[in-house]
This record gives sequence, structure tokens and C-alpha cells, in this order.
Amino acid sequence: MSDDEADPELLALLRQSLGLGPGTSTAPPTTGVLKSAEYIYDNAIDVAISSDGTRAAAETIWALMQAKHYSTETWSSHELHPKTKDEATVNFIFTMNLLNFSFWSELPHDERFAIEYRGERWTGYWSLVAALQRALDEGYPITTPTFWTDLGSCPDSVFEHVFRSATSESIPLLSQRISILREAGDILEADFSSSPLNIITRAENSASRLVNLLATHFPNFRDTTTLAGREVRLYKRAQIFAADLWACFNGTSYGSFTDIDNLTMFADYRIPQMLQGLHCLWYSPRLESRIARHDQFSPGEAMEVEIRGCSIWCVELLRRQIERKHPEAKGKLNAVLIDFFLYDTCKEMEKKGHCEDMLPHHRTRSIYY
Ligand SMILES: Nc1nc2c(c(CN[C@H]3C=C[C@H](O)[C@@H]3O)cn2[C@@H]2O[C@H](COP(=O)(O)O)[C@@H](O)[C@H]2O)c(=O)[nH]1
Repeated sequence: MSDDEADPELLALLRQSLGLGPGTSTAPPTTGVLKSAEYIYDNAIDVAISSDGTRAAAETIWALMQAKHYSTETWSSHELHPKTKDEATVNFIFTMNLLNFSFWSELPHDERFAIEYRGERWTGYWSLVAALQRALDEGYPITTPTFWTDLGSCPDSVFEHVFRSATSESIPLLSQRISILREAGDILEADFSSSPLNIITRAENSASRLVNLLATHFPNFRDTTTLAGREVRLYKRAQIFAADLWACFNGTSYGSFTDIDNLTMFADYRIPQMLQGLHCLWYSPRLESRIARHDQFSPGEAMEVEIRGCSIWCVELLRRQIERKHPEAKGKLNAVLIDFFLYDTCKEMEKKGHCEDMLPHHRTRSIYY
């Protein structure tokens, strides 16, 4: 394991004691996520990857991405995503990715947690983005880290107001979301002068180093678990933070990374559903029946880890397959764009009711995704 794959926390302490800067390692930094994904795939029992399914899906995905001219520009085209290319948007993206987890609901669509904003009801990930935009419109500096730790101007009731639902269902894990913001505010003050920009600067244009810095300093980004006795890293929100910056800033300014292609797919609960629906992922009958009956999977149980890890590895195989068949894709395609494309496509299909006949996504209540 390269020293950037050693335990990031231990490494940071070691560097500090040696008086070295955080980014002094010579080896190109890696996060260890892709290696973890391959290990999970090699040891999985209830999840497998279909080579026929992956080959077919690679063609479909590439054709559709081409037809849609899918690129980093797509990120800013979403109505609710911030449009200015400045520090305020960096803070918005950081806040969003501290909270970008677990929106799923067992209630019927019109009863589930929703945020009313600009005359529309937003659910899922978009409910989070809408809540943050609405709070800013209402004058709450919700994307300013020093606000999160100011109990005088930001008691819990402010967060309850910011995330107030248009239905009787509250946002899932509200108390955890509040704790995450308060803790992140304290850590930012202690280690980064209360500015998320300073984390990006310290990453020295390396997306991997940015991911490792988040995992080292912020427990809520430390999305790791074990499988068959070995620690595995998934780092879903830490990676998507770097990816959102890259896409929002079109690979320039605060989104300029020399190693963006080292990021993997983000192990959430939507993309695995798409990969299974595209016949890339195969689930064992016992796993499929648990998902079909909306069983809750505990964070870290083998089946849940296998779904997440094999999804990451499957997108890596999709990327390799596309580049094998379409050499022109080299340098234009990476796991981030495939992931973003699959997420957006899944949401478009859901809007048209095309997800009804797909196996549901798996249910895990977790702050990590
Ligand atoms: N792998 C992956 N997971 C993603 C996203 C996004 C949104 N990304 C935006 C940025 C660029 C894209 O173009 C999207 O516009 C949210 N999620 C995750 O999904 C879950 C929410 O699902 P639902 O409840 O159905 O909205 C939850 O775990 C959330 O963390 C993604 O892109 N990739």
C-alpha cells in the first residue's frame, strides 16, 4: 500500500510529529477505494458482475452519454445547483456533501419527506439542495461553517426550520445531520481556519489527497468498514465532494485536479439499483428477496458491503469496456461522469415511472450514503 493508502489519520499524525507538511509524500496519492472495491468483488458471495451485461450496458451508456453530450457542464445545468463560480459555491458544495445521505422513505410518494421551494416539491437528493437554497433565500447563512457552531444564532430549532418538510414526514436522521454540521464547524475552525477552501488548497490539486484529508480530519467522511476481516474504504461523500467541485468548476479553479480519474463511482443506494436493472450486477436469490421485501440492511453487514463494493468495481469495468471498444473515449470519460450520468438517468426514469418494474434500491439507514 502506498503511504497515501496507509491509515490517513495515522499518517497525518506521523507527518505532524515529523514536522512534515501534509502533502509531502512523493508517491502519487491514492485513496485505496478502488483496491477495496476489487477486494470486495473477489470475496463477494451474494453479488457478482455479469460480463455479458456489462458489455451490453457499456455500449448503451456510451451511446447515450454521447447523444446527450454528457459532460461536467451538465452539473451546473441542474436548476437547483449553485451557478456562481466562487467561494460561496465551494461552501455550498461542502455543506451539501456533509449532508448528502439517506433520503429514502417507505411512505407513498406524496407523503414522503419533501421540501417546498420555488413552487415545487423536491424529494431525495434534490430536497437537500432545495432546503439549502431556501435557507439562503430566507437569510440563514446555512453554508457558513461558523454559523453551525454559533449556538446563539443557530440553535437546533434553526436546523429544524431549514429542513422543515412539506409533509408530515421529517428529513431522515435530522439529529445526526445537526451533529455532523456542528462537529464539522469545530474541526474546520481547529484545522482549517473555518474555511473549506483551505482543505482544497492543502490538497494541492490532488482529488485523492482531498479525499484523504477529509477522511483523516472529519469522522463523518470516514466511510470505511470491514469485509472478511479486512478494512475496506468506500469514501462515498468524500469522493463526491471532489467530483462536485470538479464538475461545477469544469476542471478549473477550485475544481482543478490532476488525478480526477482516480476517483471511483460513489457507493450510494441509487447506482447499484441502476446497475442491477441494467443486468450488470447479479444478486443471489436470498439477497434479491431481501431487497424486494424492503428489508433493512445494517451498515457494514456483508451483503450491504458487497452491493456497495461490487458497484464501484462494476463501474470501473464499464469504463474499461467503453475505452476498449471506443478508444476516442480515452481522456473524455471517467468513473465520475459515468456515475453522474447513471444517477441523472435513474432520476429521469423514476420521474417517468420507469423504475416501477425495477428491483427497488436496497435500504440502509446510514450517514455515509
Ligand atoms: N452515486 C451517486 N450518488 C448520488 C448522486 C447524487 C446527485 N449528484 C448530482 C451531482 C451530479 C449529478 O449530475 C447529480 O445531479 C446523489 N446521490 C446519492 O443518491 C442517494 C439519493 O438518491 P435519491 O433519494 O433517489 O435522490 C443518496 O445516497 C445521495 O447521496 C450522484 O450523482 N451519484
